[in-house]
Amino acid sequence: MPALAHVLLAALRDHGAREIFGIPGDFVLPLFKVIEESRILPAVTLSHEPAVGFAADAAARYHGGLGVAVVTYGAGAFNLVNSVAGAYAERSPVVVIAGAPGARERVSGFLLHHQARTVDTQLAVFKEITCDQAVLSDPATAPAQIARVLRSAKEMSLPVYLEFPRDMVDVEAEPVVPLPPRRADQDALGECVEEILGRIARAERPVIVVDVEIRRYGVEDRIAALARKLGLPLVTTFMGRGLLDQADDVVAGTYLGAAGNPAITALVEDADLVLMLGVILSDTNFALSNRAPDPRRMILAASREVQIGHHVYRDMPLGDLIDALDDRATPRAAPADRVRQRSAYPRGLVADSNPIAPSDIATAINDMFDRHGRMPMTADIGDCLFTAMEIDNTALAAPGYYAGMGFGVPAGIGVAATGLRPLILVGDGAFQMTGWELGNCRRYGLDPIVVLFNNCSWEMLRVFQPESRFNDLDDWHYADIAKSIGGVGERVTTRAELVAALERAVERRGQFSLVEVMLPRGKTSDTLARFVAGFKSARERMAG
Ligand SMILES: Cc1ncc(Cc2c([C@H](C)O)sc(CCOP(=O)(O)OP(=O)(O)O)c2C)c(N)n1
Ligand SMILES: [Mg+2]
Repeated sequence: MPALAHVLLAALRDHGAREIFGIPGDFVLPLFKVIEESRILPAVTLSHEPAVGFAADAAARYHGGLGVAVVTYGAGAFNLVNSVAGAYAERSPVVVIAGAPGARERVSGFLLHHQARTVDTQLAVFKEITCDQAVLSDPATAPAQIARVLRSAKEMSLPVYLEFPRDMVDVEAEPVVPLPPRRADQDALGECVEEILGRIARAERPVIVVDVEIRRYGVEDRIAALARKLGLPLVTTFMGRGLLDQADDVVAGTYLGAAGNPAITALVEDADLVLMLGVILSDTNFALSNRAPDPRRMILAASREVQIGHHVYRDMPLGDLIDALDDRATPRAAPADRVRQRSAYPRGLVADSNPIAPSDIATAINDMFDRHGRMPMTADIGDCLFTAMEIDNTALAAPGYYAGMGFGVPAGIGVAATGLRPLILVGDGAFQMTGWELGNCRRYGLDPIVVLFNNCSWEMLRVFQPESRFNDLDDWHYADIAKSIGGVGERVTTRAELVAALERAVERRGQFSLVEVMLPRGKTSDTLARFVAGFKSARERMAG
């Protein structure tokens, strides 16, 4: 019989993991030895556990499998909490594998190093931010526990937690037998589909709104085909930006409420039926709606449930629902007056000696994509994410709902580890948190392109509270630092320099490229300016 560590690694691979991100410690040294020597999954070690979580999260978002984060007990695992919380909020299936004391240590009578309150405090904390957990302390039950927990991660598209006591690594165990996926009840599915198609047939201005779950469950192509068949316009949410990036004929744009393209906003807010597929009903997606979500005109298929009006169908996997809708839907032409809009994205930046504004970065990137092809993107929180709304609809992983800083660069490293070459958008404040992880690129031959919005400011906070001087950050000259951590940095202050530096970055391979864009404090992207105006008027309406 194989050792439990091999059983676990093989099960992770068989359930869709493609790589492991982690930082070892004495409670997981034996496991890391097996990871490195078995080569069942490639492993990427980073410098700080928050980055491990962000990288595993983003890798899962891009390859559609499971993200895996392996950390030591206590100090390592607690460092991981925020990025796993963000993965939970944004429905990303990260498998946390945390080391733990062995059986004899637990009853040694000593307080153990890395222990917080009790030996089980770590498990208690992760119960709050994962959908399933197991402690692998018994080789007889461990394979079944692993099968159950990994199926939960895939079915719920949420993080899970496996605690691996360090005395269990070499214990023999049976291989994991994957559990069959739980499908929808066919009668319930039929009834649900008939009700949805009936609502669509009676609607005069139906619209589809999609969000991140359609990628998590791998149904983007099937939804594009359904939208074409039903002749329905389709928009993404703010968080869902970059979805259906291969279906330009289907996606009208991104719904941003009062801050968005008025024609796209009207598509959603004037609709008499809003079919929401995989949507997270969050404030960042809908806070600027001029019209609150109304159950009477809304169908919400998310989290394995379908809510129609005020009733709910449970245990309804999104993939089953989409397949059944496609099977039973009869083709209908898009009404002439609702010929699909297509958002226009700014192009043709004049490469002159003018200073750079955030929206110029979007224009320069659109031009670069036209010349060299679109790149997968990651973005951090800050004006860089709002600027990303002005970049053509390319694949994007960003904390658009959880809104935790520090995601952008480690997420880009995670995406690069899957074999893609990402474009990373990050502000100076967020870069100060996790940007240094770029120093790990050389070891793994990764060469992402990083566009750093350096306004020497926590600008997103300044737009809401301009009087506070704590928003003034110092200028760290990030481009100068790039060389010492294995990359090439260029600091640009004019639009001509920006265009040239991006060209050099695209051509440069084998090293990360950091384009540090100097921006004035107080100047934001057009999209963020509209968001702030929308939030302020919404706040005045509520106060009034
Ligand atoms: C981990 C973490 N800490 C704090 C915040 C609050 C916060 C923002 C959100 C509102 O919560 S936006 C922002 C400033 C971002 O600065 P920078 O990266 O330079 O981007 P920009 O200058 O474009 O704003 C902070 C501190 C956060 N979202 N996440
Ligand atoms: Mg900033």
